[in-house]
Amino acid sequence: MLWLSVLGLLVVVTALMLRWRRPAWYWLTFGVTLAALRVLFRYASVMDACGLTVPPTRWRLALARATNRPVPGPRAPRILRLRPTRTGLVLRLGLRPGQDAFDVAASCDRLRHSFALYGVTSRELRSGVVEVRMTGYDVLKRVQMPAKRDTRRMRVPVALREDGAVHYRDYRAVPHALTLGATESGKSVYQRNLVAGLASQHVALVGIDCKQGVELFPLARRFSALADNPDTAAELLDALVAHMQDVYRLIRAEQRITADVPDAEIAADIWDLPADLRPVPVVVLVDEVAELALFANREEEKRRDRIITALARLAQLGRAAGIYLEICGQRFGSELGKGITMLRAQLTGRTAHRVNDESSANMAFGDIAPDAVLAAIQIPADLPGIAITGDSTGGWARIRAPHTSLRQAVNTCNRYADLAPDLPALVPFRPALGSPRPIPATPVESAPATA
Ligand SMILES: Nc1ncnc2c1ncn2[C@@H]1O[C@H](COP(=O)(O)OP(=O)(O)OP(=O)(O)O)[C@@H](O)[C@H]1O
Repeated sequence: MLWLSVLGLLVVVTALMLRWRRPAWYWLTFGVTLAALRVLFRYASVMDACGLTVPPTRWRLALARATNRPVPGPRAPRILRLRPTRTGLVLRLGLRPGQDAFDVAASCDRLRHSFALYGVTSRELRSGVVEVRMTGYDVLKRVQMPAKRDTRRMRVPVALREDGAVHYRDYRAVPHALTLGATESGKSVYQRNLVAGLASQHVALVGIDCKQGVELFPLARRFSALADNPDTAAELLDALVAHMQDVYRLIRAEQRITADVPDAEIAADIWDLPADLRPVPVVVLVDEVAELALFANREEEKRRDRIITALARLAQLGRAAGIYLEICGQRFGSELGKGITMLRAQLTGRTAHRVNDESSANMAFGDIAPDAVLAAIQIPADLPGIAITGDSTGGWARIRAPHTSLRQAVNTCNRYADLAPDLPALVPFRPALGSPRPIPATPVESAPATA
């Protein structure tokens, strides 16, 4: 008996310790079973308390009266499925006549604390069927991406959503994206995850990093072209526009051939071309975009206009040619001059890390998902990497990328270095891969000053 009590105590202490220190392990060992039982046992009363029930139908009442049975109570949505996941539970509900998905969405917060879970979100799968995703703990506190992920071409699992689902950057669905955030908010780590995710795919990576290349140049082995200053960036972007025109010519030539073949597929973009003809897709990563838009004299102003025009052309026409833009910066608004708002309108994938003010959040979401503006300005400063992501459908989610160090990203890029394709138009911008500079014998701070 004593042994049993000691064992019971040990289990309780272990569970409490895990819950405190390792919530993900707690969930997998104890949490998932306890939460599933709690949801099933409390389901009817919680739904009733949350106003998610409908009165019994007239024929049920009549049947109860006719057969002298007790009067049936209010009816909650039917549980179609309860599925445990790595981070929570997924409940699929069949709505009763008179209920709608909005009622469930409006009750998410009440469901969350009634079932004692960390977070609850819902979405309508089809008419009358709602999926309620519940998380057992704060999955964004320490992001662990699931080992099993959907790795389709041009679709990168880049972060985790707060409902435990993987957030993908899907270039074919949303070709161009803008990532904003104050300094130290986590933009570079997010971009690193993208590069590491794309590194193993058949894709050309092109980088423009006007922070003297400190973010992207260490990853140079996997890049097909890089620029670390606005002058080179202007030339590189012109070369990309020329590449885009070549791809359009190729599509046009293929269309001429297939037009005369009855029932043949007519190519409208590179993905419709036969695999042996298809040009490699290109992802253009621009870090600190404001550096490309600022100018101090007339010469720089001309260069700036050239850069913004090339970016706008790539954003407008690049998708069909398989050129995708990934633009990153602290702010991206009209104060950066003409052409910026037009360019921003083309960048429909939006992600905002912590921002300093409401106007920066508005730059990210004001025109596509106004609800997300408030969420973006509420990101706490002590959680770098937390971001709000939205797209032109108006939907948004809180996400966080896993903490990938520069070392890990460099290792990934080096591993896949031989996958970096050579695009003829971009050869002059191929990064030179010299041997690493030897470490100076005298530390820089203590080196004697030279006259
Ligand atoms: N997803 C994350 N999880 C945990 N820590 C993160 C995450 N993203 C960023 N950090 C931490 O936050 C700090 C700032 O990150 P990062 O360099 O990506 O910010 P940034 O927005 O690019 O800043 P800057 O604009 O100054 O370059 C880093 O120390 C990094 O370790």
